[in-house]
Amino acid sequence: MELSIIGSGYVGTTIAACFADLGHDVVNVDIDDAIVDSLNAGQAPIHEPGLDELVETHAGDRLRATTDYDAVLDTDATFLALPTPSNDDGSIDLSAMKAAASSLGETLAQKDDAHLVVTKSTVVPTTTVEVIGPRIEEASGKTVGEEFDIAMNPEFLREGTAVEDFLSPDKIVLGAQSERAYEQLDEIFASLVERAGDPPVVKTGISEAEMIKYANNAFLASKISLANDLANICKEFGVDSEEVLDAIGLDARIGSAFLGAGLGWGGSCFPKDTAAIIAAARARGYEPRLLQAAVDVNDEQPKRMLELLEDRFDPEGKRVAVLGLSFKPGTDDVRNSRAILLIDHLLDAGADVVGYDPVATENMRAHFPNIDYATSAADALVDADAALVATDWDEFAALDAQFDEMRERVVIDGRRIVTRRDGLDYESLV
Ligand SMILES: NC(=O)c1ccc[n+]([C@@H]2O[C@H](COP(=O)([O-])OP(=O)(O)OC[C@H]3O[C@@H](n4cnc5c(N)ncnc54)[C@H](O)[C@@H]3O)[C@@H](O)[C@H]2O)c1
Ligand SMILES: O=c1ccn([C@@H]2O[C@H](COP(=O)(O)OP(=O)(O)O[C@H]3O[C@H](CO)[C@@H](O)[C@H](O)[C@H]3O)[C@@H](O)[C@H]2O)c(=O)[nH]1
Repeated sequence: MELSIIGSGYVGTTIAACFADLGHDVVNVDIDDAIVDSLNAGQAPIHEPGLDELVETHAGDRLRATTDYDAVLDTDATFLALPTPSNDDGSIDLSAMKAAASSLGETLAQKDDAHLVVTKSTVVPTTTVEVIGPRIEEASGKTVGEEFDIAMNPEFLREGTAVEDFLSPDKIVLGAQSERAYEQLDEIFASLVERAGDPPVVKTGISEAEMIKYANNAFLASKISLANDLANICKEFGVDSEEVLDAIGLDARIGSAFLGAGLGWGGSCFPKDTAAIIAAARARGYEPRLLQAAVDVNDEQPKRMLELLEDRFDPEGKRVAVLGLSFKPGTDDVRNSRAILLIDHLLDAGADVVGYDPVATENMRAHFPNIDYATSAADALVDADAALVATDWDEFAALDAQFDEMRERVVIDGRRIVTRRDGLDYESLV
């Protein structure tokens, strides 16, 4: 089929390249010239394993990019993969979605055939029906359910494994309100369902699809926070939290995934999505106490880590290495990285900070242009008084003699990744 994807960031680029690989003709529409040029030159604009190869293979053939919304006119369906960040109060900021819906509507005014518009972005329940659909109607002069249909297809991919997650999903959720829309979605997803070995396809309403996405993320974020709460209790008793969490993960009802205790969850999704659904629930008069507690536990973990450092010394004038800048291994994304909170606090305390990350240095430089950046973990440790390990990159597990180059050998491990050894003042956060 002919597909258009509006927004070409982590999700838009990944799904465009994957849909092209699955046999569709895909055009990405983005307002960012640099992203469009990069895609048309056959280069992925973001770092994701396997994405470069897909973009290189399909660019100029089944995959192209443009800043011109008119490209939508040659397609059967449009996915909206726009950012849905937080307002200051945590509620969802729909400005990019609204702008794109209006531009899409103006374009669709020129289309004679029916069209399907699918919300891919994470949006609070009722957004597609009450905000997106009406905007497109207003700008196009057309009517939902007649000249065009709306649908919602939440995305569950993780950064760092985006291509693999999209191509091998645990489930595909299709929210629609007409048979015609379900039929078109079936056609779009048929090649993925076949390649992925028949994963469950959940057909549901549009608002249910929107809520499934929040429920999924809220559950996973809360699971990590519960693991952190339990690990903090373990620490009070001198009990090894890893052994405890590994053991409870063996219970099939609990499962071992997302029990990794430590510095907590960051990234572009869990923080904003928990905040958005909490704000949306409050706006309807419900206080989500458990979810708020999960957020509170998460906010405390970086503070606990800094306390462990300050138990050793006042950071003022000390050189502190922050190892790992991305919000998790396998990505260059630093959005809501725990490292940002650590660095902010260290700078406020008057420390001299050196950061290191295998791929995220340039993105972190945009936040902190004035700290030092090392080109290797070994370099970051030279003459450092302390090292704070913020991300569980595999290479940190192999660090050993490199610690000997530190001035004071204080290592606070936020991810239980460094191998304990003699000669270090090592403490794990959990
Ligand atoms: N990043 C993830 O791992 C992930 C996973 C699942 C769902 N999501 C959800 O998907 C959505 C997109 O997330 P993302 O991480 O890909 O965002 P992103 O910020 O990486 O990319 C968004 C893109 O949209 C473009 N854009 C902004 N306004 C536009 C407009 N009016 N017209 C055309 N393009 C425009 C931007 O230039 C950018 O390239 C969000 O709702 C997010 O919550 C993200
Ligand atoms: O056991 C764990 C697992 C993860 N994390 C942290 O949790 C955050 C999120 O990790 P992960 O979920 O792997 O990455 P994301 O790319 O943010 O993916 C989440 O957010 C996406 C956007 O909504 C969803 O599509 C995915 O399903 C959901 O896993 C990171 O800071 C991790 O370090 C832990 O602390 N412990």
